[in-house]
Amino acid sequence: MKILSADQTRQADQATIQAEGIRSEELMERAATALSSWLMERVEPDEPGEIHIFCGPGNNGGDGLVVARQLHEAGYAVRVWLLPAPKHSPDFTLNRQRLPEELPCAELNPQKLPRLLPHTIVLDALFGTGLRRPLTDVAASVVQHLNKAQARVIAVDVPSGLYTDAPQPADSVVVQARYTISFELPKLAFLLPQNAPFVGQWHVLPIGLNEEFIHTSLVDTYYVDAVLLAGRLPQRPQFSHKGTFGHALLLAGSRGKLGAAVLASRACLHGGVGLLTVRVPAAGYDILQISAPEAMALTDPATDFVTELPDLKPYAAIGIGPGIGQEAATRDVLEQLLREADVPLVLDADALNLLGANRELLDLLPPDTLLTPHPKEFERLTEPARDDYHRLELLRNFARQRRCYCVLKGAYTALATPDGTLYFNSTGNPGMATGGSGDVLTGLLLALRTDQRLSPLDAALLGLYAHGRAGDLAAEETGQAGLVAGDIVRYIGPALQKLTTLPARL
Ligand SMILES: NC(=O)C1=CN([C@@H]2O[C@H](COP(=O)(O)OP(=O)(O)OC[C@H]3O[C@@H](n4cnc5c(N)ncnc54)[C@H](OP(=O)(O)O)[C@@H]3O)[C@@H](O)[C@H]2O)[C@H](O)CC1
Ligand SMILES: [K+]
Repeated sequence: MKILSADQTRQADQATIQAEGIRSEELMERAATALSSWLMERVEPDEPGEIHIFCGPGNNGGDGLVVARQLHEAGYAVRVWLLPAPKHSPDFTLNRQRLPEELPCAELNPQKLPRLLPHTIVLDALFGTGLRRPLTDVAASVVQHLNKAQARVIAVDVPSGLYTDAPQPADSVVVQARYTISFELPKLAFLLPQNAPFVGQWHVLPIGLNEEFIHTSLVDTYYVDAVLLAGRLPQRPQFSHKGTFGHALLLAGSRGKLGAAVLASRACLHGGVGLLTVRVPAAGYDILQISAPEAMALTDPATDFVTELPDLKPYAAIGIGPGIGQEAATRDVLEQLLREADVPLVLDADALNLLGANRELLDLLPPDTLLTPHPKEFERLTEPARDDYHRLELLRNFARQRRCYCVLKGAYTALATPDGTLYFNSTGNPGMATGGSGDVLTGLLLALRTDQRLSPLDAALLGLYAHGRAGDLAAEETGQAGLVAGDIVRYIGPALQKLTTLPARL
């Protein structure tokens, strides 16, 4: 899915109205109907208490008014509160007139705001994508009142007070919604950790915005779902052999961290690599041979950490980092690898920390190298970020400047490409915030980078998505708390299988 800016969202609205020859109020009716249905599927009409709908002066408020009318007609007890405002949008005014007389509706009085019990359902339709400045005066008081009441707040389109695609001044007043129900496409703001307290759980309801407009809109940010990945993972040819999918080299592990080498190796094998050789310190020989018998162990002369780079000729791609430590000799191995490798590289964990501590090595990064830092590791490669938007800017700049693919791991893991495009992954769950999860990702990405049929972009997108999907499938079995990295490995196969393109029907 594309992520549109607030401006593009407004244009999509207009394009839909024009292309379908409908009036804007009809599109509003469509959006509100989708939201009313969502609500009616979750709330019974006889649930005690009224549903309080807070409406602002624009079309977000208009959506709220239509939902109020529709819920009322369906037998729900509804009460509407209007924010005092100097002007209203035409569709707000029209739908204000369409409210049935018996439906309670009053203007909010800042001196006497409505009493809301903790479980009251509140629809926040104060402001949506038309917000232009931080909330002040009555609007700010109302939002603070809603937040204090601990009501069950459902935000219409966007939590009021939140900018959809830009940072806002610190201490801005923003609705803390339990759910945010948005239209057609997700908003950038939903994907950033700093906005989680406002957005809550978000859902996007399709409202039939003009596909042609969305298709031709130029964006530099995407939300990666199964549709975006369709056709990117080809089926294995009938006459394939282990050479078809390439031979990977993984440099990983040091004393006390050989588990990282094992997890990355097993993930690489389950990721479909043809052959895997793992460079581990001598202390890792038995561990690796027993835990990942399908891999070949190529032990380093040193016992506890990797000190020598093996001959690189046999390998189609090389991964380095999981548990490898930051010894000076290992740093030299990394430098030599960056100088000599002419195949795709995947860099993770201590390889990134070594880069951060020896920034001169960054100049050696071969083009299209894939790096997989978490925010702390990324900060070591760049600089501390002021906020999540700034971090994304640093990420885009880093990928552009270094001509690399850089992942930023998190709840919606982001991938930046050498042309500065951002892709947010949609799979995964909080259970995956567990030791070794990153090592599994590295192994899987290495397998996909070894597969010569895949472009660097497709390998990265497929790897991130399948890793999250494997975590989701594993969590169905283990629960999120019980999930360990090894469980993710077991589900890599099923996750990839789902992504594999089916052959065209005759
Ligand atoms: N795009 C879609 O798919 C659809 C969206 N719909 C809904 O429409 C809103 C966007 O509606 P819009 O009227 O553009 O904007 P808002 O309702 O968010 O607010 C605009 C009014 O609010 C005033 N404003 C803006 N910022 C503030 C503020 N900080 N304090 C007070 N007032 C503010 C603004 O006044 P200006 O002076 O700035 O002009 C406007 O009066 C979208 O979110 C959806 O909910 C459609 O219904 C259907 C499809
Ligand atoms: K809202």
